[in-house]
Amino acid sequence: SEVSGSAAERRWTLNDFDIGKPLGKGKFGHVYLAREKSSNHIVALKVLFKSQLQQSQVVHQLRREVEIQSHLRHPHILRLYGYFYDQKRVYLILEYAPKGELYKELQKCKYFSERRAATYVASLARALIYCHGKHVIHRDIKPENLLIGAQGELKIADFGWSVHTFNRRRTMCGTLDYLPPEMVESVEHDANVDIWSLGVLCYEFLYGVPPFEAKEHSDTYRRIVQVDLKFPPKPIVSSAAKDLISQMLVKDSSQRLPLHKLLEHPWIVQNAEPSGVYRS
Ligand SMILES: CC(C)NC(=O)[C@H]1CCC[C@H]1Nc1nc(Nc2ccc(C(=O)N(C)C3CCN(C)CC3)cc2)ncc1C(F)(F)F
Repeated sequence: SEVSGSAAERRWTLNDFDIGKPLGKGKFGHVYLAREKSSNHIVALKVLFKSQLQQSQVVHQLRREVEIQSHLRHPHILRLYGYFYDQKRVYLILEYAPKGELYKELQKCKYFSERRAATYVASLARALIYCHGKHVIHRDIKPENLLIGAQGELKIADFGWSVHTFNRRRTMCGTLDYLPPEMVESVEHDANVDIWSLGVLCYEFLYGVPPFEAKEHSDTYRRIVQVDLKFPPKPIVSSAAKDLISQMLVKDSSQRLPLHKLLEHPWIVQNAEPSGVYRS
């Protein structure tokens, strides 16, 4: 039974939930296992302190996150069922992902098999095709923002950096003619940013480290803008996988492999579980 309705429909309060064990600490507060009393539905309750949100000036970002995520329905996107607030805190009622955080799993395994990596990348590509179809760009695809569902399937969470590109076009109000280059430039960053990030994620799944890692931020920045992509000799990775990554990590965003073409790439076709569920 569903924790009913979208973000706005129902007035939730803390009394509607039995609070369980802490699941961990998010950026702006703790996350608890919780059960909605009338439906017995298990959820994750993310508690955010208003003071911290105001201090960090992320209130508008949180509003956008709730607005966007509460309207998305996809097996590989974590549901946001609703929210409520009291004097000091904002509470997000989120889908509980029983198998926890992907980045911890990647740390434990060091790197994933090609089958596991391809299965995850294909499921994320399908989720991003769905988002882009709704003019939503995630903009923050990375291991820390991925959770693992009951069947071992990936769930994209944390839409804090996502944008609804329609808004940007609306704020551009029609003509670009009067905009300075830097604003026209920022309009350029489109849904293809998620293809780049998915390519970085695929590399990190296979090698255990991101492709442009460096000691200093300035060195990482340089390696990214120069697309200084190198494949280490170990662990051994198939040339098909390297080919896919090389087609995603392309500087010119319009030349990156489109997500629907990714799903037809030989490495994905030969390695990804069709269901999106990887069983070790
Ligand atoms: C995407 C976002 C950036 N990340 C987050 O929000 C993080 C911040 C803290 C928790 C997580 N948020 C969520 N976590 C879950 N499930 C979950 C998490 C951790 C464990 C786990 O390994 N333990 C409890 C272990 C059990 C064993 N002991 C030893 C360590 C903790 C098991 C299940 N479902 C929904 C959420 C959500 F997102 F809805 F809030």
